[in-house]
Amino acid sequence: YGSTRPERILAEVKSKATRGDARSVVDTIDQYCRHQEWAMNVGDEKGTILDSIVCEVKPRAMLELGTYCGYSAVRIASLLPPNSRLITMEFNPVFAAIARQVIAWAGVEDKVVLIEGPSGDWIPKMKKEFGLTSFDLVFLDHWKDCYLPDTKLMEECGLLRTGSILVADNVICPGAPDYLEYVRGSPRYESKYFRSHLEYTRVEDGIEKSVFLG
Ligand SMILES: O=C(NC/C=C/[C@H]1O[C@@H](n2cnc3cncnc32)[C@H](O)[C@@H]1O)c1cc([N+](=O)[O-])cc(O)c1O
Ligand SMILES: [Mg+2]
Repeated sequence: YGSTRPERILAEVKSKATRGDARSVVDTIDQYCRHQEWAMNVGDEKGTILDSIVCEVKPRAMLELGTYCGYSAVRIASLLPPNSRLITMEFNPVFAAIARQVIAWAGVEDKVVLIEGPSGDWIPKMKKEFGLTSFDLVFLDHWKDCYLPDTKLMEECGLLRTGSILVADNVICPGAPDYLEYVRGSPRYESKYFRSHLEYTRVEDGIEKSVFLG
């Protein structure tokens, strides 16, 4: 029977990455996806941009939309200060099951809460369910046509405060044109584009960092 790509990525992590070492999990996935089989992880090049923003913001409460195999959840969690928490949402149960194992192998499970379900359903429940006031940092990396509706939903649900930062992957490739137009055109955001490349390729892509001004 054929395994899925996420299953092959997990197998690679279990056979090559050092248990409890988040960096080695990140590097193992990057090596595999660069040389064996492409996968839609934010990757090493854009990952460095994401790292610098996480280190700058030092978020106490961070949200990720679109866990996939858990690559960016591990990457982010390895940089979080003590008693900070990454909540990551994934609605595909197969991907969520793989991501849980990747996160556990990396030894960051105490910093990551993986919610299995659609962001549209869960965003309105976040405050109550997690006793949250707002997110300091949000990483958008799920379906590109969900970036804008979910951003508006987070605004409506009061999950963004003055200074909250949105970081969006793939604003060029595959692209999120309606989201880009919104954050760049709205007086409620200060937006900045970090030019890079689509993971593991020479294709142009980039990350958009947008500060919510309230
Ligand atoms: O399509 C891309 N990403 C979509 C990512 C989707 C992931 O987020 C989950 N999801 C979706 N809506 C959700 C709502 N709620 C929860 N999980 C959700 C999906 O189950 C999947 O695990 C992509 C594509 C390329 N590419 O080159 O083609 C490159 C990239 O870096 C990408 O991120
Ligand atoms: Mg992406």
